[in-house]
Amino acid sequence: MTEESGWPQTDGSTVVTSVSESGASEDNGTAGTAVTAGCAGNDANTIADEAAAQIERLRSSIDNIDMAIVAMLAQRFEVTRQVGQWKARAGFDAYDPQREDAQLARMTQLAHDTGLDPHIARQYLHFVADAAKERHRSIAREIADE
Ligand SMILES: C=C(O[C@@H]1C=C(C(=O)O)C=C[C@H]1O)C(=O)O
Repeated sequence: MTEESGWPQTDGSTVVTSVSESGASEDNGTAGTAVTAGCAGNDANTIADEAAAQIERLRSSIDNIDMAIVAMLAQRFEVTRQVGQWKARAGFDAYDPQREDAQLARMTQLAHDTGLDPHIARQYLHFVADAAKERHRSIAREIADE
């Protein structure tokens, strides 16, 4: 049996981020072994078919995760755009090192807690914060030109 889990949405739907086999997968394994017993060629085919099916299933999970990440990134850049407008109006610098230090510490901890390589979490933060600051500077130039 296949079990899906993911992120609940406000409309009651779920963004499926993980699909796992339960119980039935052991049955499938047994059936597969029985059918291909004693024939290396068939074994190879069965493994290739199983691998192709599993990869397709996992890739659909990857596609859902990527779509959720991109949708959330769009929201993040909308919020940082608003921060940029306020900074530009007030004449604040785009770069806030204290804020970024606090974010880095929180993301590094989260990475440890969730089993993600902390280097990836830090790369992510640098990437989005650098892009946000670039946009802040361009907003500041636009406001200065008005
Ligand atoms: C968005 C801001 O501006 C910059 C970008 C940040 C970010 O993308 O998280 C964090 C700090 C600032 O260097 C902010 O100050 O909140």
